[in-house]
Amino acid sequence: MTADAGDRVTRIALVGAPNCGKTSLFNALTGANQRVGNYSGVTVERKIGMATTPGGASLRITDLPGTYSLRARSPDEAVTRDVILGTRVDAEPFDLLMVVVDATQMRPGLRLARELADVGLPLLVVVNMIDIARHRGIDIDLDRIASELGQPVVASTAVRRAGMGALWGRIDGLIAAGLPARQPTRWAAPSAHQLRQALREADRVIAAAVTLPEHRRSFSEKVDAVVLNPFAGPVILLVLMFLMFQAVFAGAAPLMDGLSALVDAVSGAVSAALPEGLLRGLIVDGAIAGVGSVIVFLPQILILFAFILILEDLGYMARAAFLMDRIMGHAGLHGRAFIPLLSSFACAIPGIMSARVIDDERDRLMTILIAPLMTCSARIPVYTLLIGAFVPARSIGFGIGLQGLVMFALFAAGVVSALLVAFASRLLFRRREIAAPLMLDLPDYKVPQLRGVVLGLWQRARAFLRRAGTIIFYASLVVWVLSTFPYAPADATEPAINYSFAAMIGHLLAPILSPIGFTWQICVALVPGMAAREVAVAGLSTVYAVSGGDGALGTALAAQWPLATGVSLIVWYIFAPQCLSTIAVIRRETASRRWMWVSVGYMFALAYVFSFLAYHLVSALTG
Ligand SMILES: Nc1nc2c(ncn2[C@@H]2O[C@H](COP(=O)(O)OP(=O)(O)OP(=O)(O)O)[C@@H](O)[C@H]2O)c(=O)[nH]1
Ligand SMILES: [Mg+2]
Repeated sequence: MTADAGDRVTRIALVGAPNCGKTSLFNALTGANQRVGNYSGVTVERKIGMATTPGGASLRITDLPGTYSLRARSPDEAVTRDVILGTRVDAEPFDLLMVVVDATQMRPGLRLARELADVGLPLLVVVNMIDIARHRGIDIDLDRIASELGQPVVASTAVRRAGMGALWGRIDGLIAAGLPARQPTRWAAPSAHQLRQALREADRVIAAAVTLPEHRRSFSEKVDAVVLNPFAGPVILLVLMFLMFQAVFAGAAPLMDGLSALVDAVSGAVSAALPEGLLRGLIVDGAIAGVGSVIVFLPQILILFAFILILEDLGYMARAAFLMDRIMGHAGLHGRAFIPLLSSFACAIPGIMSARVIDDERDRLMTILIAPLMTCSARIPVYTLLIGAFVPARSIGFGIGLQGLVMFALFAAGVVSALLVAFASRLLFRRREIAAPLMLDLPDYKVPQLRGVVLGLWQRARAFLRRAGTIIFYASLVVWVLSTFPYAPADATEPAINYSFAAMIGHLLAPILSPIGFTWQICVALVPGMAAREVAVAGLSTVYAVSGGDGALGTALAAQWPLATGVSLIVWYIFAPQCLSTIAVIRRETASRRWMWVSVGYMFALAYVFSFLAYHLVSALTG
C-alpha cells in the first residue's frame, strides 16, 4: 500500500522523553502556538495539528506528553502508551512515529527509539537541539546512528523554526516511497533487566556515533554551583520572588493609572451621551463599573507573568523545583507536585489537571486538594484593590515598597498554608514514608526567547480579557439588577440600594459573616464572586456605583470600612474556595463528589477561622 503525496492524510505522532522539544517541533511543523517550557511535563494532553509538506502531502500531527518508556507508570503515560499502540478506541491510529531525541542527552531518547521499533510502525528519528550540541562542540554522526538503529535519522533545531528543510524533505521522501502499513506489535512491557540492557545498548550507539569535546565545566554547571547551593539557593529564590512583587507594584502603577483614566473617560462619555435612566445605569454603573474595575489590573498580571515566563525559559524554574523538592518532600508532597503547583499561580484549573503526571494516587489527590491555595491570577485584582485601599504606598527604606512587600507576603501565605495543609494531613493519616523525590534532569540555561515570552503574555492577556468580557460582564449586570430593583418607596429615608434585592441578600448573609467583620455589601459581592474571584471586585464596584459613590473604588472602601474589615477580607481570599470552575475540576479529576466537598469544606473553614482571628486582632490593635 502506498500513500501518494496529497491523496490522503498521513498521521504522525511525536514521541520522546520529557523536555526534548516535541512541542517546539510540533509548533514548527504545524505553525501552532502550543505552550513550551524549559522543564519536564509541560505537555499533559494530546494536541493535534495539521500541516502540508513542501511536497504537498497532508499531515495530521499529534503532540504527546513526554515519556521515557511505553512502560506506563502514571495515568498520562498510560494514555501515551495506549495511543501509540493503538489500543485506545477513541484514538485514531498513526502511520508514522516521529521519535524526538535530545541531542544533548541522547541516552533516554535512543533507548526509547529502540523500544518503539517494536511497535510495528515506521519510525523517523529526529535529533533535536542540534544547535546546542554543536555549540558545545558535541559531534554527532547521524548516518552512524541511522545504521545502528536501522531507522532514518534527521537533525533539527525546533525552536528556530528555520532549517526545517531537511526534516520536511525526509518526511516527503518517506511518504513518496510509501509508508509500510502497520505490522502487528511485538512490544511487551520491558522488565527492569531489559531496560538496563537497552540503556547499555544506547550507550554503545552513543559511543560509536557521538564525539564529546574535552570536558570543561559548562556555564550551567558553574551557575548551578551557586544557584543550587543549599544556603545561597533558597536566598536567591526568595530575593527573586521578592523583586518580582516589587516590580508588580512599582511597574504597574503608571499603566494602571492610564487604564483607569481610560475607563473613567469611557464612563464619562457614555454618561454624557445617554439620558438619565435605567439604560444609562445598566451600562455605566453595571457594565462599565464592573468590567472596568477588573480590567485595570491587567498590567499587574502581565508583569507577574513576564517574570514567570522569563524565569521559566531561562531554565530557572527547574532549579526552583529542585530547591523546593526537599521542603515539599517533608510536607509529604511528591516532587512532581511542583509543576502543578507552579501552574496554579496562573490558575488552579490547569494546575489541577497537570497533577495527572503524578503516579501515586494519594500524592496526586493531595496535590489537587492544595492547588487552589496557590495564589491564582484571579486573586491579583482582589489583592491589589484591597492593598491599594488599606496599605499606605510608602517605602520602608532601601527603596522597598510596603505594598509590594504585603503582596509578596500574601503569595507566601498561600504557599506556606498549602505546605502546612499537606504536612498536617500527612500527620493526620500517619503516612510515614517521605514522598518520592523529584527525578528531574536540570535543563541547561538558555537565553529566553522573546517570541515565547511575548506569546505567553498574549495568551494570558487574552484569557484575562475574555473573562472580563464574559463572566465578569454578566455578573456585573446581575449585581446591578439586584442592587437596583425593587425601587425604593417614594418616602424612602435611606439610600435606594438599601431597599434592593442585593440588600436583602446581604442582610440575609450578614449574621453568618458579620463575626468576621464583613459588611452586607461584601456579602453581596461574595455570592456572585463564587463564579470567579475577580467578580467580587466588579460586584463591589457596581454596588458602590449604584450607591452613588464616584471616584476610585479603593478610596471609597478605605473611607467606609475599618482597617480590620479590609484585612479580614484579604485573609478570606487567601483561603476561601471562591471559584466554581475550580470546584468542578476537582470533582472531575478526583472523580469523586466526596473529595470535592472535602476541599470546599476545609478551605471555607480555614478562611472563616483566619478571617475571624485577623478581624479581631486588628480590631483590638486599632481600638
Ligand atoms: N536551543 C534549542 N532549544 C530548544 C530546541 N527545541 C526545544 N527547545 C527548548 O527546549 C525546551 C523544551 O521544549 P518543549 O517543546 O516544551 O519540550 P517537550 O518535549 O514538548 O516537553 P514536554 O512537553 O515537557 O515533554 C524549551 O525551553 C524550548 O524552547 C532546539 O532545537 N534548540
Ligand atoms: Mg511538550
